[in-house]
Amino acid sequence: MDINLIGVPVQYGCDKDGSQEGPGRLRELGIKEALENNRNTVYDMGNIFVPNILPDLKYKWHKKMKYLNPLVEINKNLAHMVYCSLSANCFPFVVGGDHSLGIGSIAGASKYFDEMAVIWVDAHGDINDLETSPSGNIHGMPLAASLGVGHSSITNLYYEGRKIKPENVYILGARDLDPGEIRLIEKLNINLYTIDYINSNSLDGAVKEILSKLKTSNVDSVHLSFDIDVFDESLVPGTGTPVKDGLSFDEGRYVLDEFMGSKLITSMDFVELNPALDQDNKTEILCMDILRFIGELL
Ligand SMILES: NC(=[NH2+])NCCC[C@H](N)C(=O)O
Ligand SMILES: [Mn+2]
Ligand SMILES: [Mn+2]
Repeated sequence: MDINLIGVPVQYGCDKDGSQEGPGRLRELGIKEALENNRNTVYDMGNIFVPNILPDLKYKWHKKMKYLNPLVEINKNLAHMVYCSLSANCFPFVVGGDHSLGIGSIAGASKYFDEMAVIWVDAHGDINDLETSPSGNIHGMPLAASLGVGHSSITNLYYEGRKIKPENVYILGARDLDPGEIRLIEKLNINLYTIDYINSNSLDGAVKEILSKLKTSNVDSVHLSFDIDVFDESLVPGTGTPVKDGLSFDEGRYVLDEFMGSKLITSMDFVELNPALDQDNKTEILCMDILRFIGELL
C-alpha cells in the first residue's frame, strides 16, 4: 500500500504545550519505517504549516473557541492534503498533534468519498460545541463539527455542510463525556460503545458489532480517528487529558487488528501524544509499538 504520512504539529486545540512535538518525535523514532514494514511505501509529506501564535492571542478570534482562526487555517490545509492523498490513491496517515486535526482530516476524506463512516477511538467524545464545551478547547469539538454541529467556521470547513451522517459515526472507548456531549449523542442517536458498555458486555462484542454494522450499511469508506488517551492513564502519561479505566495495550492492539484487518479503513489519524509530558519515554515507546503493529496491518 502507498501511504502519505502527514504531520500536524499543533497544540492550539488542546491548549497544552508539547503536543506540537508529536510528529517530529515520532519521526525521530522511525514512524516512517514502522509504517513501511518493508512492504508499504511511505511518502513523508512533511508537516502542515502551523503558525506561531502567542498565548495572549488565544481568544482574539472567538471568546469561546481558543485559537479559532489559526485552527481553521491549519485544518483547511490538512483537509486539502488528505483529499489530494486519496486522489493519488494513497492512504492518508495523519499524525498529531492534538485531536482538533480531526476536523480537517474528516473534511478532506469525506469530500473524496460518497458515504464515509468514522470510528472515533477515544476516552472522550470530542463532540462538544462552543456552548457545551467546558474548556473552549477545539480538540473537544471535531466530531461535533464533522456532524454539522457548532460554529460555522468549523462545520463548513473545506466545503459547505455536514461531513458525516450520525448513523455512520461509532465512538469506542469513551469514559469521560461532558453532559452536553451525552445530550447530543442521544439526540443524534450516535453509535456509542463506552468503557462501561465494554465492561458489562465485551470489547470483542462491541468491535464485532461495529464491523457488522459497517458491512451492512452503504458506506464506501471508513476514517479511523485514534486518540492515544483511549489507553489507560497508567500507560500514557504523555498525553494531555489522560483518563483512568482505559484500554490495556493488548486491547488497543486487538481493536486495531480487527478494524485495520477488515480492510475497510481508508484513512487514519493518530493523535494526542505529548512528548513534554511523557515519563521515562513510556508513551512514545507504546506509540511506536502500536505504529509498528499498524504497519503490519496496512
Ligand atoms: N481530544 C481530546 N483529548 N479531547 C479532550 C476533551 C476534553 C473535554 N471534553 C473538553 O471538551 O474540553
Ligand atoms: Mn480525542
Ligand atoms: Mn481523548
